[in-house]
Amino acid sequence: MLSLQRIESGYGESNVLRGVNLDVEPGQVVCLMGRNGVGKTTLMKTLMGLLKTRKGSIQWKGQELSTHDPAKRARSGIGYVPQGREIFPQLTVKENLLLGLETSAASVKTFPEDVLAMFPVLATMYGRQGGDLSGGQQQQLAFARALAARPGLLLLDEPTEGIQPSIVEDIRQVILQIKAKGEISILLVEQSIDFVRGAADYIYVMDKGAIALQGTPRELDMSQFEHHLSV
Ligand SMILES: Nc1ncnc2c1ncn2[C@@H]1O[C@H](COP(=O)(O)OP(=O)(O)OP(=O)(O)O)[C@@H](O)[C@H]1O
Repeated sequence: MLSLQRIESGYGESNVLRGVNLDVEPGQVVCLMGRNGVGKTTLMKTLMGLLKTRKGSIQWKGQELSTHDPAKRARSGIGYVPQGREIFPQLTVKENLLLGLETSAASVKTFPEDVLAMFPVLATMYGRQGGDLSGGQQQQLAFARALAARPGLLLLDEPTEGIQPSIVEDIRQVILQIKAKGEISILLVEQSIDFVRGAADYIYVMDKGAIALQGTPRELDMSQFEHHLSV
């Protein structure tokens, strides 16, 4: 349903991605791993259209996406939770969540009560400004806002990075709940081998802008896996 073929992209003169091939099937959790600086965020941004695809193709539900702008990609059902806490600090939790509906694929404009139920802490802080939330809570808000748009595919770029352990666990539980429902595919950048081995249907390991290793958690050779992840 998502298929990347020979993707190249980068910044200025330099190419970061050097021919990335990657697939995400319906309902799958696909994890993207790799050391710092190998191009994982660059791949997410290229997928979302924040960086230009220089070569290659991005097929999503049979449509070529690589020439579409980010808003059009969002409307076609791709949700993106970037690295960091990109919420609107001056807006309330409620207003931030409602903004998620603006990018929703079609006529789904009902308030996402079920999404709020997945993040109980947000319900208790509904009228507070986004900027008053802790870093981990802001990350949950960004996640909830993306879910509010009812995406078919969710791109999560290290959603647990730099967050207190209890919230890391909450976020991981939400990922597992989504997987159990099977309605939304997830492409997840994640560093924890233990979590990935438990949650992923399929794993891609990047090195120097290309996929160096791929397979199901059972198929992957652990020594090779660790070789590509060790600093
Ligand atoms: N805005 C930018 N301008 C120029 N080069 C950049 C920019 N952002 C990233 N890069 C470079 O692109 C390469 C890939 O970076 P990218 O952020 O995609 O890696 P990553 O695998 O996501 O790493 P991390 O885990 O540290 O986020 C790095 O060499 C980085 O220095």
